[in-house]
Amino acid sequence: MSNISSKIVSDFSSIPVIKYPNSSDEHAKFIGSLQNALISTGFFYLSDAPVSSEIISALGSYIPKLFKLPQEEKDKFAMVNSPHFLGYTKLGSEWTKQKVDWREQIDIATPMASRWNGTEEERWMNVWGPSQYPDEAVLPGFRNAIDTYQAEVSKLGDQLVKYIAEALGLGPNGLDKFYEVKEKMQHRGKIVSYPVPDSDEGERGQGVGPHYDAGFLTILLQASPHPGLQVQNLSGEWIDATPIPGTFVINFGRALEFATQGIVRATSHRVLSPPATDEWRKVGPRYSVPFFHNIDMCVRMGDREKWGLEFSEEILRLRDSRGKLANTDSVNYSEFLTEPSGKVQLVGRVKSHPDVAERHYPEVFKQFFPNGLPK
Ligand SMILES: O=C(O)CCC(=O)C(=O)O
Ligand SMILES: [Fe+2]
Repeated sequence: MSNISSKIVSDFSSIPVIKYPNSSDEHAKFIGSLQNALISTGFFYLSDAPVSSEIISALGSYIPKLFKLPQEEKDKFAMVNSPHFLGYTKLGSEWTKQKVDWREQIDIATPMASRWNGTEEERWMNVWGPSQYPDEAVLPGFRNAIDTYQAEVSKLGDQLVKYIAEALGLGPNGLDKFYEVKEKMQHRGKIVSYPVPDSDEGERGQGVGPHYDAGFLTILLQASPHPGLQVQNLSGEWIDATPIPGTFVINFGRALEFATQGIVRATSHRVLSPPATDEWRKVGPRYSVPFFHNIDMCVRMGDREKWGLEFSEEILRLRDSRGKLANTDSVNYSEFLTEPSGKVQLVGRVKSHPDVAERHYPEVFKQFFPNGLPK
């Protein structure tokens, strides 16, 4: 009985908005609110972040044009041609929990050359590598707009990691160990379009199915006014994360949850297709730009002793009073404990993009899809 009531008290029905700190007074308040978001919701809106609105609107103005490129131009930088799982994915070829996601997207990562040494054993390192872009002549300036945006958001992520460490009582450099080898880190992002379906057959379709993000933190720009993003609370209810202009949505991934002994919540989330109405059809597709701020690809989350993160009694008490998660049906990352983070990423990519995996990682593909490509 007491169990149940404590669960209800610590559960959430809305997602907090937290202002990025610009003074020492604001800093203390920010750290307190961040601590609550880390432990209780796993999601928050960040306002006043130090990413210029010019950079955001420069990128925003390209998004409709990007998806309106002729199909043959988009196919020229298709993800199936990239062992790094970077590039264009057409509608209907991405999967979450064996169900097709209804979105079209371009995966782009921060600049990096492949570090794979050519051996079979280290093939997973080939998940890292250069992005593919549309031809500069068909979309002049786009490459610069997305690269500039990602560089800025990447810096914001670096700063947030310091604040997160502080909010967990580890001091600002308390999580630096996960970023030891800068050359072995690549942050990944994408630009996504969720079309308004022709009809919704009674219930809204799967834009992207329930899942956890894998890394430390995700910085999401909701680049259009559509509803659709939903976040699962402790009781398993889906809470709307409606776009708030001038904010980013920040959420935490499985790696940070493991690293912090479950203090930080990786929260399950999904996106519903836009409502199939004429009103939304006039507005057009829903657009979003997630950015996954990663850790070093060679880090093994299972090496907990090595990380030696010590948390105060108070922080552990806050975790325990939050209560445990209801079982969710989100994608799990059970490989986390034993494999390097880069390999965990590969497994995630293989499950989501089986066509790319079949071509570039045939052995891993067979392991997860013994009966061939899903239909
Ligand atoms: O499009 C969104 O708002 C969120 C997408 C998402 O959760 C993801 O791609 O991991
Ligand atoms: Fe996500």
